[in-house]
Amino acid sequence: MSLSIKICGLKTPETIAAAIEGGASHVGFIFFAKSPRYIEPGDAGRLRQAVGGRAQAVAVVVDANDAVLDTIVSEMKPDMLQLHGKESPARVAEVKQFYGLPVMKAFSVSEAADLRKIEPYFGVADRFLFDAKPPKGSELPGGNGVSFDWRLLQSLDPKLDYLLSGGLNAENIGEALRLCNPPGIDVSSGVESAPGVKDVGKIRAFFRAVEAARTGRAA
Ligand SMILES: O=C(O)c1ccccc1NCC(=O)[C@H](O)[C@H](O)COP(=O)(O)O
Repeated sequence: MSLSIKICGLKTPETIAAAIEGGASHVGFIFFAKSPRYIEPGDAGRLRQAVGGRAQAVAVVVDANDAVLDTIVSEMKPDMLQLHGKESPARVAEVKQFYGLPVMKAFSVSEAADLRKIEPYFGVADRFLFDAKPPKGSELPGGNGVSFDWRLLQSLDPKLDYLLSGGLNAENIGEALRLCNPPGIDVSSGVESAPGVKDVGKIRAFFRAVEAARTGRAA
């Protein structure tokens, strides 16, 4: 089965090119004002055009209202929406129906009980994304570069479509894939040289590490 790979928080043509050349299935754009990865919808729209159909362009939002979503959808034209806040199942259904776009719902995980919170979203969200809980004091619901215990995902239905996220990087992705064999993975700060600054070399190293883990060859 092919592994979905999302590189999130992209802001430049060079790093988008590195993500696509490496084999990213998804590229993510962050619309959360406090994030160092924040991008204006119009800028994301221009970058998204350069992506063409080579990867799915994902708009990441946090409890966004209709006006914010209208602007993002009309200016960026995403292929998918990632709802990374406390959006209810009803809100996910409403957004999905109104924009006619697939929705990935993010959940923060630190214990087994957190995984049961996805149940009301079955049949509503198209995919799930499991991220770590933000560290105390962080203003960001995602992009914190912290991991959770990946073994928690071993109890999930093998047919569940999700991305493993949170603190992944070229050094630990092999272990993450081995431990929970996820259908998809997502990385942001693990391929950065500073908060919000993606690094082409780190993006390439991440893909090499994924390939090495999947083929058993050295990275
Ligand atoms: O990345 C952000 O700054 C961000 C801000 C607000 C909501 C979500 C955000 N990121 C969402 C993602 O999908 C990240 O890739 C995910 O949280 C993993 O980040 P990291 O642990 O840095 O790899």
